[in-house]
Amino acid sequence: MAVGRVWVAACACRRVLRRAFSLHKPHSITDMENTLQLVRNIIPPLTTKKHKGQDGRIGIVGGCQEYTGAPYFAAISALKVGADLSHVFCTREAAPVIKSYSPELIVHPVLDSPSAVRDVETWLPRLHALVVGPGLGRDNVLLENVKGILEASKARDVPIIIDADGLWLIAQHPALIHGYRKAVLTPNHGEFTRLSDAVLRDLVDGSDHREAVRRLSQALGNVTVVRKGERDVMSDGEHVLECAHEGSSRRCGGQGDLLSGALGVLVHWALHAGPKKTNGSSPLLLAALGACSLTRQCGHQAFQKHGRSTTTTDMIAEVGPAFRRLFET
Ligand SMILES: NC(=O)C1=CN([C@@H]2O[C@H](COP(=O)(O)OP(=O)(O)OC[C@H]3O[C@@H](n4cnc5c(N)ncnc54)[C@H](O)[C@@H]3O)[C@@H](O)[C@H]2O)[C@@H](O)CC1
Ligand SMILES: Nc1ncnc2c1ncn2[C@@H]1O[C@H](COP(=O)(O)OP(=O)(O)OP(=O)(O)O)[C@@H](O)[C@H]1O
Ligand SMILES: [Mg+2]
Repeated sequence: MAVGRVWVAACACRRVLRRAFSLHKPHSITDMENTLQLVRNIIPPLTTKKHKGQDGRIGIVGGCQEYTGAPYFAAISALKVGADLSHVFCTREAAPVIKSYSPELIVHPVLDSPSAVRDVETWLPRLHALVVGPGLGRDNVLLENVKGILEASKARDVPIIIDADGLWLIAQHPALIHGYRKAVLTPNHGEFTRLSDAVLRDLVDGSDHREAVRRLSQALGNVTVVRKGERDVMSDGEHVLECAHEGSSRRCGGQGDLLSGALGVLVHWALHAGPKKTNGSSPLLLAALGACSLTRQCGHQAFQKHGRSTTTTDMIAEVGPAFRRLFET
């Protein structure tokens, strides 16, 4: 009986997923199912043989006077997806606020310190991925420090996810990330337009999202770009994936922060899994597809329970069940 239920759930889920994902060039349904199977392949098994930290030590760079929610959402989402430790590097003022939201986060009040770059650099050897930008704000002192943190992270080959105000910085200084193949940018509509205006010389047909995303990725030296929206479109400049998995019609703030935190973990898992598990596909694209589908599934489940009052906190409560439904059935 239980086996039958599981089987039905798995089949239903596969049907949903078949509808929800498409590749740039015409590919068969089998290809799409294979792509999703690759996302499932990168998820590390839960065993008794591991030590704390092995499944992910993720850093979030963000959190300032105005914004404390965004880095919290990203950091707690990383933990809920399956990371073992989540660090937040924020300003001195923001730290006690973020700490008070959750005892599960490790919070470093360093981002506005004159020694910010050195302080974060000390932790870099212990981090598997860095998410830069949620709730960072646009203060010049902080942005200067983040420039140094990006350079130090690249020098150590740390995967970097750039979101929100981190993308504001990249639009001013695209060279900071140009050609770094372990970077993923996650712009929303406004952020995508700003980046395109900054780095593309020729106008792109705005209605062709796939081509626009591919072109932006190419112009940035093939960094992976994930354009969030009604459909999420992602590209490494060569391949284009699209995720239209059913989400919700609520557009409350913080959903992109959930996505960036989840992506931090999935990028680590995908890179760690190696080419055999990813079958030669881009690990960053697979991680992006996983994070987009998960965020949308969280929105869908939360909306079923809370309707119009759904907020990002309700979505975060759905990370566990959504993950199981998408990737473990
Ligand atoms: N609770 C919190 O602390 C939150 C803080 N946030 C932070 O707020 C800061 C600014 O982020 P924003 O996303 O507001 O960036 P922007 O300040 O660049 O957004 C500019 C404007 O674009 C608009 N916009 C966004 N998506 C659009 C779309 N699809 N079509 C048309 N207009 C659109 C927004 O409504 C906003 O008015 C970042 O640091 C971000 O991380 C957000 O992450 C939301 C939650
Ligand atoms: N019109 C839409 N319909 C369905 N899902 C959407 C729509 N717009 C965005 N999403 C989904 O919401 C999630 C967050 O995208 P969004 O564009 O809200 O990011 P954001 O503006 O950066 O969020 P944040 O408020 O955290 O900064 C993504 O998973 C995306 O797929
Ligand atoms: Mg955002």
